[in-house]
Amino acid sequence: MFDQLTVVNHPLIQHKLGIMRDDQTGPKEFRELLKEITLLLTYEATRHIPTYDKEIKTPLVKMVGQCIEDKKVTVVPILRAGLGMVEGVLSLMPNASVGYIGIYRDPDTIQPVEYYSKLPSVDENTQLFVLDPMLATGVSSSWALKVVKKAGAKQISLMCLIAAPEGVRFIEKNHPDVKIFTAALDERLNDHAYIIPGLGDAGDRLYRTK
Ligand SMILES: O=P(O)(O)OC[C@H]1O[C@H](OP(=O)(O)OP(=O)(O)O)[C@H](O)[C@@H]1O
Ligand SMILES: O=c1cc[nH]c(=O)[nH]1
Ligand SMILES: [Mg+2]
Repeated sequence: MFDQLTVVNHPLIQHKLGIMRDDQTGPKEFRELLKEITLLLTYEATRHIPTYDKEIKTPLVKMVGQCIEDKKVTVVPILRAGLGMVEGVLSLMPNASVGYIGIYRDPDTIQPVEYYSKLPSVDENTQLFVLDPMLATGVSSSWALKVVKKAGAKQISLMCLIAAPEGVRFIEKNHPDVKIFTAALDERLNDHAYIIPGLGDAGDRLYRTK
């Protein structure tokens, strides 16, 4: 149905996501689960990144092992909710660089408002991952993708937890070169552009701001 989308439909991920969706789940567990699911998503989202050969010596013989250049990996969480995904990626690629883009969605206009941006230097060889748990209309992620492209990134993936079809369509139309990885593709958006069934406002649930 969508060319650029991978739904990482693993039982462990679906189990953990179900707990996150439950409105009785508190912020501590919500944060832990977001980190754990992100780690599992990262496994799939990094399948395409290049490796290089390195000669190593086991206790018995020499052999050629495979390494990734995680120093060429940059993760860019969209504040605030994307922050909850950073540790999950870094636990697998500890040398990745981290940049930040602060965007909130104006509740009346549903348009993105950028309030912060600090990126490390990136170029066409950087493997860049934009992180945001919620892909609703797609306007926030699309804005962030424009920012990282302007900074020079060319190999870009978007990692999210829950995507709405409307958001995936928007990203595929505006950024057909970007791969999207999500734990779930939900049904639709409601009249306030919230994902149904979704999990509510990810930022508020992470940081108990409502
Ligand atoms: O796809 P969209 O329609 O743009 O909606 C998704 C955006 O909305 C949420 O952020 P929010 O504006 O709630 O900011 P926050 O992370 O600070 O809570 C979410 O984390 C995404 O960034
Ligand atoms: O469902 C939604 C939509 C936008 N932002 C969220 O945090 N949740
Ligand atoms: Mg929010």
